[in-house]
Amino acid sequence: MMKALNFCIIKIGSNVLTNVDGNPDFDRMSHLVSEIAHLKKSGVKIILVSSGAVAFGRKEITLAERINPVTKKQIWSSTGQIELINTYKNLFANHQTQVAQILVTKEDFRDRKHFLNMKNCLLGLLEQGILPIVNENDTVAITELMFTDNDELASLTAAMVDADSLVLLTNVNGIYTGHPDNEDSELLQVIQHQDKNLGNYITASKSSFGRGGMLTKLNMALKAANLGIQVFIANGKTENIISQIHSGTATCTYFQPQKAKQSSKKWLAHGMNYYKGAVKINKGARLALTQQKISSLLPIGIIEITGDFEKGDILRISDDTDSIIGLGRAEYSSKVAVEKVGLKNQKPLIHYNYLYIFGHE
Ligand SMILES: Nc1ncnc2c1ncn2[C@@H]1O[C@H](COP(=O)(O)OP(=O)(O)O)[C@@H](O)[C@H]1O
Ligand SMILES: N[C@@H](CCC(=O)OP(=O)(O)O)C(=O)O
Repeated sequence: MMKALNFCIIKIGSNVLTNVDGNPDFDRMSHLVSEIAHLKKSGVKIILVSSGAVAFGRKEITLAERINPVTKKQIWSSTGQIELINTYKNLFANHQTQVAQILVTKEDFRDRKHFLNMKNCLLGLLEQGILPIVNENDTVAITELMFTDNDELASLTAAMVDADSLVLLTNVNGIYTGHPDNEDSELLQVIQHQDKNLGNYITASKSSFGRGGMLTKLNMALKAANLGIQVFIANGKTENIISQIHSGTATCTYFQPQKAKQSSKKWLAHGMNYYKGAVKINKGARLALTQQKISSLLPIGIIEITGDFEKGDILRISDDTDSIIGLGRAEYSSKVAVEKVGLKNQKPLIHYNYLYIFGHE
């Protein structure tokens, strides 16, 4: 059942930080800051993932309708992020808490070096007692470089640093059996991993700044819970919501975690959108990788290699019928790998410790 928070990622959605008129809700922000600072002082390790840059920028700068939406987002996020982080800095300073700003793109999770640099930075900040505040770098994260939304970023960050808890704060109490405004809708309080078709409850509506909506929250929560991370979707507008979550008394949707996965596999589990290269394997290799006994992927079982990758990058694995069967981490670069395709007595391209076969997690 629910455990107290120990190492957690807290994600705050734009709609929590704004009023219904779209203007920043500084009182709410100040309340949440005080709760987070208090929790941190009690010894809980916290990384904050905060949206709000676009919302903060939009209230300062009015842009003509005709301006392209991407340019608008770039202008509002780049100006708004300054105000967002400054507000956090000042509010946390009232609680003698120092903050750091980390702006990331999807590429930072795709590239093993970026990934490790980011992880080291976050862990280094935590060790110094500094609170990292993460947001997407909206100025350069356009279309294919974009996360679905900050719920995805928060879930990826939780897996990256091996957090035990993920808290997604939004403007409703959690996931309901229908639209929350509908009187017949009921709050789903506990979600077990085997619960299927939950997505059917969710309507496409989202807040005026929200990007992925409740469906991404659900998918990201299920993914994190599958990796062994407990997840709470809760209402950031509720007084003392964070301490209620910590003490197990919050009204929210709780996702029961599965057995924790090895941390290298956590990184891979999120890799479907982040792979750098692809390997096609033959029938024999497929059999070896999908049986109960663990095996590494050797070049002799490889039919084809595509993409340009370095040692440490994520590879997608498919079989001879083009079915995607899993993901793995490259032990050497594509340049070296293509020369070894089909050869005997070669070092594995993917070591079993860094192999993630779907359905065998
Ligand atoms: N079944 C559902 N349960 C809860 N919320 C839902 C459901 N279906 C749609 N929603 C909508 O999802 C919204 C939250 O998503 P979003 O606006 O993206 O949040 P955030 O900005 O916090 O990331 C809620 O305000 C609610 O209107
Ligand atoms: N990076 C954007 C937020 C994008 C986003 O995911 O928003 P939300 O759905 O409100 O968490 C910003 O700071 O405005």
